Amino acid sequence: MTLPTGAQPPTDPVEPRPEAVPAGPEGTPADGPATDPVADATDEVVAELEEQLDREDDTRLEPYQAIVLTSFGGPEGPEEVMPFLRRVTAGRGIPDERLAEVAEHYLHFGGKSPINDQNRALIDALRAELQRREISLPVLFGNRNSEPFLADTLRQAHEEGMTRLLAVTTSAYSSYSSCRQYREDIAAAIDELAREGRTVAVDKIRQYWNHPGFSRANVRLVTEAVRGVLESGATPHLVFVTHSLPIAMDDTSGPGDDEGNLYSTQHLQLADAITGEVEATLGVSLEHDLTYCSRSGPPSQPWLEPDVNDHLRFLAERGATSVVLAPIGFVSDHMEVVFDLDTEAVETAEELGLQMVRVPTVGTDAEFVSGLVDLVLERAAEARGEQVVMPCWPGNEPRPSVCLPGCCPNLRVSKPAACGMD
Ligand SMILES: CC1=C(CCC(=O)O)c2cc3nc(cc4[nH]c(cc5[nH]c(cc1n2)c(C)c5CCC(=O)O)c(CCC(=O)O)c4C)C(CCC(=O)O)=C3C
Ligand SMILES: [Fe+2]
Repeated sequence: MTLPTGAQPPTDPVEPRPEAVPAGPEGTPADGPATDPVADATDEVVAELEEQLDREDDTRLEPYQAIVLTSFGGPEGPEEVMPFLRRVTAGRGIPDERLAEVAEHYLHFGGKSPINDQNRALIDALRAELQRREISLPVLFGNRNSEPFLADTLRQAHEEGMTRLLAVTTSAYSSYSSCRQYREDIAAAIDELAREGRTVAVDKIRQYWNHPGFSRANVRLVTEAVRGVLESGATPHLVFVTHSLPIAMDDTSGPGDDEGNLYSTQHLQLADAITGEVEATLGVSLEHDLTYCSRSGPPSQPWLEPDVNDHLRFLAERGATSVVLAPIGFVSDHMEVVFDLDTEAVETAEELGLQMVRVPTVGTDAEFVSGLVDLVLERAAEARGEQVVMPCWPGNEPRPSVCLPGCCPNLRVSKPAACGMD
């Protein structure tokens, strides 16, 4: 079924066979046999043909032949911890003590990061959402720092005849770490394949901190957490939390077209907007702040502050008794969330006698997953040269899906980056 662009999803052209009549109200048995082997076999053939038609003629995701969920990666056993950490920190001046400390965090969980399982669950959810919309497109998995490595995934795709793919990254905001570094690693994987004589192109969806699928899902999750605390009789302080960055890196977040500091600004805007929505919905007034976790690097280097633990201490000193901790900087409960927040920050709160509720990350939330599929459709339409509507909340400034020259640079080294104008 060939679709004109922008058309509604295809409707089922085959009349559904009436279901077996259910038992009547008096418990009378249904008419006829519950299953009909001939009709069942026909259904199967029809379903198969339809699937084939979809595969061949669905144009909504053209020009892409697959989606690649592109993520950070993490170790899945104790023997993988150090090789993973060395890969992540190669040439970045992270002190040895910090590496040993982070290795401890992983070993505390048996050497297994939760991130890959969470991404496999996200892939399943994306596949289900694509299927619900009758779109058949493979969803592949490629990591930057652990198996399955992005280059291996792209090589496999190329062997299956694919040459143009769309990356969905597990990172919502703008900065070197959360955007350009993904683009550099995509470029390195493309280059590795090029040296084998394989040509593969990869585009990326826009950074989605202000796509409603992400931002509104966070509004709902924070609202429900605050509602629960209010019902218990307390008025919580709202503490938003994200990954810290060197201040120098925040300074260069997004200056291809902006003034910089886009990383911290995006988080502040979203934290303010979510708080406003929660207040309006629940009819309360809430104090809120943005805090940071997972600082690394040498102590001499300034990073974004306040640290979440320091801020909890500050709030307790000022008489706060209840906190809702909202990790809006993360898309799933990976190591930073289960260790830095659910272990360390929870310990801090306990020491201080603070009641603390941690808001879930978006994870495989249906609204988030559906938003990612909308972003994929949006990017495909854009790649076909169509005029696209780019939904946004808060504000009305979508990040460009093709990054502008000089966007989010690394001040130390400059490497080729994919999915951008430079
Ligand atoms: C902004 C940001 C995100 C969010 C966006 C995104 O999701 O991408 C993120 C995610 C993640 N970071 C992760 C792990 C690590 N990050 C490190 C180091 C660093 N991260 C940084 C920033 C970010 N990181 C920075 C500025 C550094 C300093 C060194 C450098 O400039 O690179 C180090 C080295 C040791 C240390 O210094 O802590 C590790 C092991 C994992 C995997 C978790 C798991 O296994 O579940 C994930 C999802
Ligand atoms: Fe990190």
